[in-house]
Amino acid sequence: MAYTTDRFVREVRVTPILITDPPLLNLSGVHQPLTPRTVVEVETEGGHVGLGETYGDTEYLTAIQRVAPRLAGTDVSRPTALRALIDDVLGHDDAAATAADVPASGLRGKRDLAKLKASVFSVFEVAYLDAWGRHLGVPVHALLGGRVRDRVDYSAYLFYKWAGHPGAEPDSWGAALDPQGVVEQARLFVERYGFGSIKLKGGAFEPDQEIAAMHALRAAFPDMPLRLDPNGAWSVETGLRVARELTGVLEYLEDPSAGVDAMSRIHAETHMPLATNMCVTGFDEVPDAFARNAVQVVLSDHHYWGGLRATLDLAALCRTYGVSVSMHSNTHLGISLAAMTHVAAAVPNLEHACDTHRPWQDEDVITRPHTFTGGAVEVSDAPGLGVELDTDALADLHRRWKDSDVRDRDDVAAMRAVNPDWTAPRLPRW
Ligand SMILES: O=C([O-])[C@@H](O)[C@@H](O)[C@H](O)[C@@H](O)C(=O)[O-]
Ligand SMILES: [Mg+2]
Repeated sequence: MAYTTDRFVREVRVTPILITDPPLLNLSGVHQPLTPRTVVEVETEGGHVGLGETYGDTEYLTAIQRVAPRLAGTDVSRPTALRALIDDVLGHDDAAATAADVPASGLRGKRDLAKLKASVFSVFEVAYLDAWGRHLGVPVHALLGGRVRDRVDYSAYLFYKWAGHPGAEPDSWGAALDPQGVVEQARLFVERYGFGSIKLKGGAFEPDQEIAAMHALRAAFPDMPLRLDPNGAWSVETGLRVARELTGVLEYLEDPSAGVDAMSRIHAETHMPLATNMCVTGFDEVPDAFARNAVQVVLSDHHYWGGLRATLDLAALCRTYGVSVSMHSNTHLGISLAAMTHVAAAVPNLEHACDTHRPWQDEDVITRPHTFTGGAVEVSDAPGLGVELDTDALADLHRRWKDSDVRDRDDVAAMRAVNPDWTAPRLPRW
């Protein structure tokens, strides 16, 4: 093939945005009315633009903005080469802490420089693969080895929630503050999107209330796989009790307690399958957790595991050790959903419906937002990610970012606006 500079990066645009978010409750507090995301555009000399989307919090945005100017002249067909460049810009002290262990925002396990770099790499890797796929006229999943399924199943992701943000009109979901409200929300999810699995974000109420909610869901949806995720809110004793009470009700329990010791004890004593996006969130945490059988389902997430190819590596590792793999989600829009769907389509051993927050978002930055039919998103065979940027929407959401002083997700502060005494709960909370 003739040497060509078409694939070389001409310009990178990094755009912070604020998107609306409903009042979803979790262990830390409540989602804010506005939450940050970052959109990356990588334009090649050949005129193709690759897209990426990730966290918008200051820590991520600043790191992405530092790396972006260094990308001019790099080749979008060689995203792996970016790792060295990112090390150069952000430093080599991988173990250096970047934030408190389980921060208010995210609930995604330990934070160090290696993990921040994995996130920075990920957003650019997605944009490079999108641009490269557009050049070649092939979908991103083809660059990952090809799709093994035509549709990716997602699960309904229920949250306890208020009817609306304080002082604002109720949203179209209404309140869910007890088992009946949770069941009503599940019915809306199934009606609107056809989901065939259900996850409830727990850790917001006393364990007995959340156990009752799971029993109510089981009664209302006798055949659906169910999950509960309190983000490590419980002591081992509480985790053991909940696991026993929900045996036969849940397909898995997600992060009942924090840490490998607690998780391995709960599994050993109850045999309840345990999933995690907190105690195994990077490759360095895999050996100990697998050796001690602390997790039976790893929830991958390309945004922090280090991109789409790293997600495939993780899936291969899980396969080797007989551990299941599925997918974690944080608040996100359609560029992220496209990337999640392409990689999920290429993971042979994806054994559970993936998480997605997408139904909670009323806005998007792509021209044709995805639809869920029968709870699934169809895998696109269009070049790249198969989504087009809505430049007007991006400009509007960026203007909102400029006009606001919200720069980070802070569920604790959002709860404090209602309950001035609220502080981030210490684990275990119950
Ligand atoms: O959006 C939330 O409130 C979730 O709690 C999120 O931050 C978690 O990272 C996540 O969804 C989880 O599965 O733990
Ligand atoms: Mg979780």
